[in-house]
Amino acid sequence: MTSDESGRSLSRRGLIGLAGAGAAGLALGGAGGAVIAANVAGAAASNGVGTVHAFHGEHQAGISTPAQDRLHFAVFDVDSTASRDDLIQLLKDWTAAAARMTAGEEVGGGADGSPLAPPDDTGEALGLPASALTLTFGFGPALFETADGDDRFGLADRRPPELTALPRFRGDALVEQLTGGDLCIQACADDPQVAVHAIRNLSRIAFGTASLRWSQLGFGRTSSTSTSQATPRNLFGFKDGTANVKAEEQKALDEQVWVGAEQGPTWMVGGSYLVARKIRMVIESWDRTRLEEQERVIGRSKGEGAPLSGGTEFTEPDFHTTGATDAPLIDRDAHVRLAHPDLNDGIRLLRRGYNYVDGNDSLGRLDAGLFFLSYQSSPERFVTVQRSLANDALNEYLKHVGSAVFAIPRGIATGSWIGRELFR
Ligand SMILES: C=CC1=C(C)c2cc3[nH]c(cc4nc(cc5[nH]c(cc1n2)c(C)c5CCC(=O)O)C(CCC(=O)O)=C4C)c(C)c3C=C
Ligand SMILES: [Fe+2]
Repeated sequence: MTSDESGRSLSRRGLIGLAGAGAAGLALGGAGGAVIAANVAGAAASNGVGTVHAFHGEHQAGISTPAQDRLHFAVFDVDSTASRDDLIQLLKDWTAAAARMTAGEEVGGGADGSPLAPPDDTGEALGLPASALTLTFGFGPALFETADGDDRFGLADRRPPELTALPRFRGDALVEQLTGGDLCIQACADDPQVAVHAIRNLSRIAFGTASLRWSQLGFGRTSSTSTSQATPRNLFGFKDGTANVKAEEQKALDEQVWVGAEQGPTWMVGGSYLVARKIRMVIESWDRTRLEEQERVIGRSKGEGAPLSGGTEFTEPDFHTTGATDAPLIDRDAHVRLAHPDLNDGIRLLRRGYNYVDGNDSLGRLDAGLFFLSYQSSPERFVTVQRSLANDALNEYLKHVGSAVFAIPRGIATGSWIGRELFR
């Protein structure tokens, strides 16, 4: 909710009525004016109650923009009866709806309309502000060519060579229903109702062309993607995201996260590759483990998040210094050692994961973990780090149950649609 100059509350419905999604919004003063101006001008704006992230731009929002508190991640398969034109129309329709929802507006004509037809918008976000909603779209390897070689959309020769299904990793316990998929949408927001509303409406729009394959709700971001954010904690109770690539590190983003012009293809320049891994955490075993052991496994202190080699949270870990027993202070199989760029050809990943709890299993154990999301300029970078984690002490407490990889095309220009250059 935001307010106009008279202090009146403005819901999604109120904003549309007043601004008409156009230049009229610029005439508004005060906080409401700031939000509407952002919609018109394409810049990010915050009115202190709700933040609006620009939908159009060089990069898709939801990667280097500050990680929000909530996630609804959805993976779709394109229906076997859908044509290339159907797919293009879906991407156009998704673009139009996403531009409106990220601006805090209703889908299409809103939740009202003819009593003889379902409304364009399902209605559960009426009255809620944009809540920093970002919608990030991606294409899986099978969209380009199915596993049995079907070039169903004429895209086989446009597949970036980097975009192939991930290899199997040691200890993988993947569940078929939580892997792969043709299209993904990452919806992040500071209000779960706004994120869920977005995925629900995009799924509804896809009806007849694409169907949900699997999806995941997440809460409590497990990474900071800006130095302005405090480092959050994962469900093992440790600070997560300390050494993450941050929005303020332009050089690192260019080198490690965005696809460069020399790499290509053109439609991916300014884009990235997303890896999603659903990692179940054996919470009950961890909770019975001594603090000393928990810290050894991670390689950092639980309270401060400082490396065990000394200092405070942001002190660089020292992997050489040894203790009284001549063993390094940061164990040889500690997670932060094996994941560190020093052991991985300088590779850093932009992590953007979320905690999840999907209830409990029949033995009364929490079905909980980390929905790991990382962005990198090539999936091979993730593969290198994940292979390095083969002997990670943390593995005793983890089970990787879901996995997928997607090409995240570059940002959408005003008037264009998601992945347009791919279909040229
Ligand atoms: C393949 C990549 C990674 C997976 C999978 C992964 C799982 C995972 N991580 C934690 C907890 C922590 N990870 C931390 C650091 C860290 N992790 C990775 C990569 C993967 N983690 C990287 C690249 C890094 C940064 C290493 C560095 O540069 O120092 C930390 C320490 C704090 C931090 O820097 O973020 C924690 C804690 C869990 C619980 C988990 C699986 C469930
Ligand atoms: Fe990690």
